[in-house]
Amino acid sequence: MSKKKTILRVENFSKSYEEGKRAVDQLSFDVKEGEVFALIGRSGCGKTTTLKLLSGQMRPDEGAAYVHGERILGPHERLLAGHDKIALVEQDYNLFNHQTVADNIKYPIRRTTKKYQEYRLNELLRICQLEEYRDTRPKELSGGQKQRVAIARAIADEPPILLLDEPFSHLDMALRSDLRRMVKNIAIEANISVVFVTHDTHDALAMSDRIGVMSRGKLIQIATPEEIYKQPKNKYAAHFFPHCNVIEAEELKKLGIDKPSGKYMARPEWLEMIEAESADHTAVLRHIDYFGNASYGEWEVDEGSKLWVHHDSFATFHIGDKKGIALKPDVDWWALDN
Ligand SMILES: Nc1ncnc2c1ncn2[C@@H]1O[C@H](COP(=O)(O)OP(=O)(O)OP(=O)(O)O)[C@@H](O)[C@H]1O
Repeated sequence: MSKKKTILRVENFSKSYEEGKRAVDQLSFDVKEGEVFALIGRSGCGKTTTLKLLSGQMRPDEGAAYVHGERILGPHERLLAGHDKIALVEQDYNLFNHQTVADNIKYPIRRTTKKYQEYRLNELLRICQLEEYRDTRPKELSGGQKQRVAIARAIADEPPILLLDEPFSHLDMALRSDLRRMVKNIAIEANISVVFVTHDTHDALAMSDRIGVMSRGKLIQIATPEEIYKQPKNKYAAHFFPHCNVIEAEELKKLGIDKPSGKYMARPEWLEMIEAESADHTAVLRHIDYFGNASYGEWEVDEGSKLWVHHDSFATFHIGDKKGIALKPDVDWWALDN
């Protein structure tokens, strides 16, 4: 990824809707050609505003963004809001409901030759698995199908950058997985850079090359999915992944682990249950979250801290079970910034 050229550069983007309250606060990051970049953060942290600024629908109060070195103009600087090289798919898809899927997809390339339109349409119907819906109108489609039409239309005239706002939020798990694969393939096959915002960490982990974690308008960490998962910057970033153990050094001391003061994190699979007789600490199972392929148990240790532990699908633990608990060899509690 590092050898690829930067296509999008964002420098100190800031935007306020109200005096003194920045929705986006001095955001800087870059995106490489063909890269999938996720912006994650809690509701209201400024994700959609960032996409609107990037797409040229909104003007930043400060800072600027550049595509291949060319500044993205705000709506006041152009006849039509938006940017030729950037396509935005918003949460409500904005499809033409009275036109067929084919007409929707061909709209951005309507000024090209009929032959090219037909060729590109067929290619997009194939990539987005929409062949059988070519003559269907959007109102007869499911949410996932509409989403695929919106993406096909957005990439019809081959923009180098695709922005997606919460692309899979209305879809069930199986469809999400199909669409994630589709978007990733689009990025690889067509060398399109994808910037998408989500509050779903599974989407971010599964699809992106890098993730930017946003909090209150600021980017607090930009890293690969693996780094964000294993080495989150602080408690906020750590807790994006559920069943996370964050614990103060004083609490760790009670578990026999000596660390300088501060907060520490362990993912549930870094811990393991062992025979109580051979452990210094005993834990009682208080709660189970069952997921089929695995479960997460909340274990109360020595009548004190509660820790989440990953159990594989063959585990047969029951509420009230008493076991020993240990950190797996070769892993360590990760120090978080305060
Ligand atoms: N049109 C607006 N007028 C005033 N304030 C706004 C407007 N749009 C957004 N905001 C505020 O700006 C902040 C950032 O909003 P934004 O929609 O960018 O967040 P978000 O991270 O996309 O949220 P969500 O995940 O809920 O969509 C929020 O505090 C929101 O209330």
